[in-house]
Amino acid sequence: MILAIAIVVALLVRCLTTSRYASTQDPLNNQNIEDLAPGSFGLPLVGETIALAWDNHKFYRDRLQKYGSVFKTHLFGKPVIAFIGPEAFTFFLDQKYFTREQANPQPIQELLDWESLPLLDGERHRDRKNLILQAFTPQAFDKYIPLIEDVATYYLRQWEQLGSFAWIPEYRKLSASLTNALFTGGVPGPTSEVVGEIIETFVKGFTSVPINLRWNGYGKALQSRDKLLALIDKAIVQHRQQPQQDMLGILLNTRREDGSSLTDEQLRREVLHLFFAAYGGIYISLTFLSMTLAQHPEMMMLAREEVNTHVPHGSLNMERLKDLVYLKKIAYEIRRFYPINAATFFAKVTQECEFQNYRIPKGWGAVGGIHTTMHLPQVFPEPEQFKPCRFAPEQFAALPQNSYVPHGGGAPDSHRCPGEDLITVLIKVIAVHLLRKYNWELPPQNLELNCNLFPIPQDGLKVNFGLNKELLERKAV
Ligand code: HEM
Repeated sequence: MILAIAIVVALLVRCLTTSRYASTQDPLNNQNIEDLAPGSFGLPLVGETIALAWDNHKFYRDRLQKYGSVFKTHLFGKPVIAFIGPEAFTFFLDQKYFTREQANPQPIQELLDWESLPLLDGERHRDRKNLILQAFTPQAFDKYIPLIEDVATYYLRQWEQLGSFAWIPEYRKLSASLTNALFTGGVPGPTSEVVGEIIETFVKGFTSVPINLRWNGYGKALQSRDKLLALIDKAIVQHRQQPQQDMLGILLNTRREDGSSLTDEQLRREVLHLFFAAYGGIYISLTFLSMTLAQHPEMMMLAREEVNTHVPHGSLNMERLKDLVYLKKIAYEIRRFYPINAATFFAKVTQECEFQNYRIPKGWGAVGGIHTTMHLPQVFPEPEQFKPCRFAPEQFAALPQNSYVPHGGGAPDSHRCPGEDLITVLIKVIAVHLLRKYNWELPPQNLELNCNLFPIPQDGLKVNFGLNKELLERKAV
């Protein structure tokens, strides 16, 4: 509540100086709105920003129901067109009409230190993306899997001792340790968990009043950004002195065809964004993995059988993970079913265009609806059912282009998330370590998801956790 009121006040101040508003005219171009998509520009000055800040998933869901798959709105002082569903999403990805450059609200740009992949476009983006993608190949994943296994083992031992606990704070610690291991070479445990607290404060900046005071959320987020940058700078020096096989180590060695690479300035900004991009995605997908398996004992049983058949013991690698086809389907369905990202980053319309007979004026913002696109019943029948079988290879291949978009759409060197396959690997590795040895059940609690930017179960996912003694005895025989 306080956050929403504060955002309103801040936006009023900003919008009074920057935007014009009229209910019958396109606020940017002062033209008639009759040929524009349906939707509302909302309140004078603030538009519909409060509704978005209040519950960003509900925002897209409600408007899809009311106006259909293309609608106009007014966010952060600017008219915006939203695209939902495979066809509309595909149009939104057309670089002829849309750019990410200078398209996101100023606080997002400032928090990400002005220049990193989601804020670039065109040749500059493609060039940088192709370098970053060299750290997301199956060969690179083979180097990260031992790190993931070390972190998993460290926390599983702790959870075994704890017995009953809330899983989300624990998965946050695991995510902090894993991101710190991947991006700076840190070891799992308290030092990395402190880095997790810095990331949390940094991430809160994205939903804070964008006024930089030392003591408020936004000010603290900027201080956390600088702490992360200092940590990254130190890690770059250390990695140069002693090369390592983590993601930073690989990023330091990525090369263009002519042998050139990222500058240190570019690298530190990309790694800063990677902390932001990976930290939440990791703990949220693992939370939903554990919750889903506990809620669906038949899925837990099938997944356990698969693990015990193909990878009952020993270290993992990409080759061994290939056999885990059922867990792969679960990993995909988790990202379709649960409301993780409501929408893509914002884009900007570079030239007037038309979609489904609606005029889309130059200069407007644009955004692709992610979760709503994956809940259209005409594409994913019974969308509110958790069904891993939708991702059988032949069914997956038959989906229309840009209908499964938890990580955005388009080609790998577009703005599609490079972490997509890494998250599948991570879910498989953690699931193997959980299912080989442990049992867990959820005591009575509120499992409804809250209205956070990335919604999570309200009670923090309380769990009773322990060794699966029966299974271990059978394995020992
Ligand atoms: C469940 C986990 C994750 C989800 C759902 C997710 C989703 C997304 C989405 C929706 C975007 C924006 C796409 C767009 O604006 O069109 C994105 C961008 C990005 N993500 Fe992820 N992500 C996840 C995990 C990760 C991880 C683990 C990493 C890295 C280790 C990562 C790195 C990035 C990067 C670098 C971008 C910017 C890409 C660009 O603009 O070219 N993400 N992600």
